[in-house]
Amino acid sequence: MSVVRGLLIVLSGPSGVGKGTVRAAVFDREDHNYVYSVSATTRQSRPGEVHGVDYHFVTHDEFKELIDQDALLEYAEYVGNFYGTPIAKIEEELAKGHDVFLEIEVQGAMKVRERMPEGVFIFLAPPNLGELENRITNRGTDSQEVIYERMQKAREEIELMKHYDYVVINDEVENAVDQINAIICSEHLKVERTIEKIQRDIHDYFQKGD
Ligand SMILES: Nc1nc2c(ncn2[C@@H]2O[C@H](COP(=O)(O)OP(=O)(O)O)[C@@H](O)[C@H]2O)c(=O)[nH]1
Ligand SMILES: Nc1ncnc2c1ncn2[C@@H]1O[C@H](COP(=O)(O)OP(=O)(O)O)[C@@H](O)[C@H]1O
Repeated sequence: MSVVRGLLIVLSGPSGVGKGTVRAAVFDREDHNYVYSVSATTRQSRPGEVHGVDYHFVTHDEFKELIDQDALLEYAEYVGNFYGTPIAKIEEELAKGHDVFLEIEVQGAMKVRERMPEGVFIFLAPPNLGELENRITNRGTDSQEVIYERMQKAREEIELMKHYDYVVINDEVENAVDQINAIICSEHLKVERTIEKIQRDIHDYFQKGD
């Protein structure tokens, strides 16, 4: 029997809302077949980040080469750095039946929607903007100037959340994880029901002809 293609799951949300934290908790749960799409970026690595695991940290020239080779599904500039999604691994993993998680900002997500509208687009929102600022500040990875820029960006991003299929509020990590798992489960059911319906239709059609 052929393998049912995996789901493309796109998770976006403002910097500091908790995308990385929630995604790690989603991946921590047992019995999943999720694969994380590691992006390429020109941003400097933060302490603790691992090349090839968190990001492929590349130079501007290397990033340009990826664009020229058409190796990116999408890319965007975000607060002075480039970020892009390598396409090859995504196709390979979806074909194996694995669900592929993209954690990308909104401009990139909208480009993915144009190219792969079958994706499941989830926006992770903060309970409020004051809490968002606290989270970025407490994470301790960004200067005051970068925090200011990221908060300005958050305003634009939240405006675009209406273009997503689902909005999940990250009040408590466990709640957000439960909601994301429920969304994925229901999207899988939708695909299975569609396949069953087509199979029934084929069956009925040929029975009639007998
Ligand atoms: N368009 C696009 N955005 C990405 C990609 N990888 C990461 N991002 C987004 O770029 C933004 C900045 O990422 P980062 O510097 O790691 O900051 P953080 O999200 O605050 O940890 C976040 O919204 C990421 O989700 C990518 O491949 N494409
Ligand atoms: N639900 C939550 N409640 C409180 N703090 C959170 C929650 N989710 C994430 N955080 C904290 O907020 C900060 C930013 O989270 P992170 O996962 O790095 O965000 P993002 O990947 O969206 O930039 C981290 O210090 C993280 O521990």
